[in-house]
Amino acid sequence: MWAYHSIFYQIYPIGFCGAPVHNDGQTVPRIRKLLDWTDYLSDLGVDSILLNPIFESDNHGYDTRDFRKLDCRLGTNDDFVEVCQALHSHGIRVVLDGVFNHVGRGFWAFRDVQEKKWDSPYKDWFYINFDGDSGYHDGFWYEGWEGHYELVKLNLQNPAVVDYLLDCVKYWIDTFDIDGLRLDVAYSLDHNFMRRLRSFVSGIKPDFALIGEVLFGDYNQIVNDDMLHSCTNYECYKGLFSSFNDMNLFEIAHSLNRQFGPEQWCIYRGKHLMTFVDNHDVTRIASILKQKEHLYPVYGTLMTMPGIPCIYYGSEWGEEGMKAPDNDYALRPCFDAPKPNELTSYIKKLISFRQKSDALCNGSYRNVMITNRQLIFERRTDREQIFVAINAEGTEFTANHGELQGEVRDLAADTRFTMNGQLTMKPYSVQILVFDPDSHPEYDTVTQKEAEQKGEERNIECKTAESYASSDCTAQNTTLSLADLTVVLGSASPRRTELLTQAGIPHVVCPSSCEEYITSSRPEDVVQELAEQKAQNVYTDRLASHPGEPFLVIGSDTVVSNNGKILGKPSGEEEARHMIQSLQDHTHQVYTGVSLIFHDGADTKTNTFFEKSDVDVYPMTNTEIDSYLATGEPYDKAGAYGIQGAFAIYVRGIHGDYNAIVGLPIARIYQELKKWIRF
Ligand SMILES: Cc1cn([C@H]2C[C@H](O)[C@@H](COP(=O)(O)OP(=O)(O)OP(=O)(O)O)O2)c(=O)[nH]c1=O
Repeated sequence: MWAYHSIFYQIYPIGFCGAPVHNDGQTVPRIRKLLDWTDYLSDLGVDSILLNPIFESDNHGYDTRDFRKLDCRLGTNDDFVEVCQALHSHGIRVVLDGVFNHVGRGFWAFRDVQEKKWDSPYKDWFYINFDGDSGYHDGFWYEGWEGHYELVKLNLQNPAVVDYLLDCVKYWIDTFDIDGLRLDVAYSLDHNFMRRLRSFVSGIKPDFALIGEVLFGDYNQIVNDDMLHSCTNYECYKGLFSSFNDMNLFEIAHSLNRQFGPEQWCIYRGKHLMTFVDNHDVTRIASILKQKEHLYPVYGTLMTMPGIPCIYYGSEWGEEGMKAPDNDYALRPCFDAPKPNELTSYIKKLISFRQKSDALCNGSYRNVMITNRQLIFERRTDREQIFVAINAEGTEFTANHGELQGEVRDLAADTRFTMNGQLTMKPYSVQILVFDPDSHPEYDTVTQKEAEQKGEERNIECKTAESYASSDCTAQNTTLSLADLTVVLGSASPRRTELLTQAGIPHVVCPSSCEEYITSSRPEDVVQELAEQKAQNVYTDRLASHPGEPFLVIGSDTVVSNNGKILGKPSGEEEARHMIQSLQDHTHQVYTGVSLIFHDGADTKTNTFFEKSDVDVYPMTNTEIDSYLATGEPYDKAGAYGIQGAFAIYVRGIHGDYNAIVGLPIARIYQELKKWIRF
């Protein structure tokens, strides 16, 4: 389906063309204004246009009078034929807003009922009760859409209505050669109607796209092989802006993982939902964001996450517009001409990258590293692997993560470098890092052209990246010594405190208060994810309470992995007994993740890693298990045992770091810290 690889541009024509908000009956060919915008749209790189209602209506377009006629405020059908031809000749497909749930009071069939009442052949096209009366005193009651009586609900269970609407759709395809429909309030539409529509349009134009307007709920109910190809992803719309406003990228990372993540349970894997940062119904992104600088990373995220991105006209140059309580006029303005600026150029670049990228259009989604203010995710197909690195913070950030390895090409900066476990992220930035860059010549034309324009600037960036990649990350040049900063242990575990003390690292204990949640199932990912969550939570609090002061946060988490099952702390005696029974007489693994966050008073660096140890346990009798349970040791420990306590007599051997099993790989921590701090 072409729409899955497309980038949409959405226009609300009545507003865009400056038409009166109430139908004045005057025919003015305002829709021809689109002819003046086609060059701009094709230069921007969008390849589909979504037009909100254009058919003859009472007022705003969602109150249709005539499904076969262009609204006179916009011109004639012939004008629109020309517009569609021009758009098609620029390689831009046309998708129209199909409003099938309800019509306006001026709809011809409803007027017939108003006139002839029960004698009208159209009385069953609506939900009418001749025993009542409407607020408009029609002499009968009818169902309005969600209590809006200017919108008359259509009876989509009446075959005559369905036949009529399908016939109209055929007329639009035959006359204007339209390429798809956005189904208004698809969540309210009769499912059988959507099934009929899908098989009908597939029969006359096999690649005709159907995209539903859906707010929340289970999108699978209507996005499936029998109904719609796609629907609006309001869940991620909300996640996007609120993640940046709350400086909590966990929100969008969680939504994206829930929808498209690697696990079988992730709900929309393989689906292409329409993604957006605003539209004709909601406050514009430039008005809803608390920090304008976030416009860049917000669009960077939109253009790299799974879905079909849709840009709302004017927002590509940061136009503002607040939703009013009683009307949407401010969201639907008229612009004399496009007003492209730096943001527009940035979006144009993103569009170009996305269109060339198999991974960004079709790839799987996986969270690699999440902090409150940074997110690195992977998009991947058999042909291409990309890491997208987002920094929502206004300061540079150095991410440290075991997966940040290998040669990559940063598409936006047009640089190549080798990652050695680290990545420097500029303030408010999104980096699109393509692995194995030599096998992706598709990006060469853009980068070559841009390289010529950028000249010196590019050289500087390349040098920075190269010197960064080859630099020896030891602390020789740093000025901070351990004594200059406060070490904050973000853990309530007494063993971790003991181990730090044993290593001669003075510290304060400040356990994290965040709710822990897991998005992965591999033990090494789980412990790193939880360690990061704990460390980030403590870091955020410390930064706020001790501004400008240097400090280091240590977050950690330990789990036991036994035959593929992750064991945390037991919830009670029964679970503890089960755990120990399952561990006796064989080898299991203990994983401890550590997240270090170092703030030198100005900049922040993180480093997250894990250690894995094998622990082999002797066979245990039930009496031995009972007597170990009676020690009370198991209840605050992962896997229900403490190697450092009474359980020691059952441990046949270990392979790995003993201290990591107890809760903190202190030797590795020291080695990592030496890169940042003088001891
Ligand atoms: C396997 C094993 C775990 N443990 C402990 C280490 C951890 O303290 C605990 C695992 O739980 P964690 O959730 O890692 O840590 P915690 O709850 O004690 O502290 P916080 O969440 O505040 O960081 O199990 C041992 O003490 N000995 C062992 O042999």
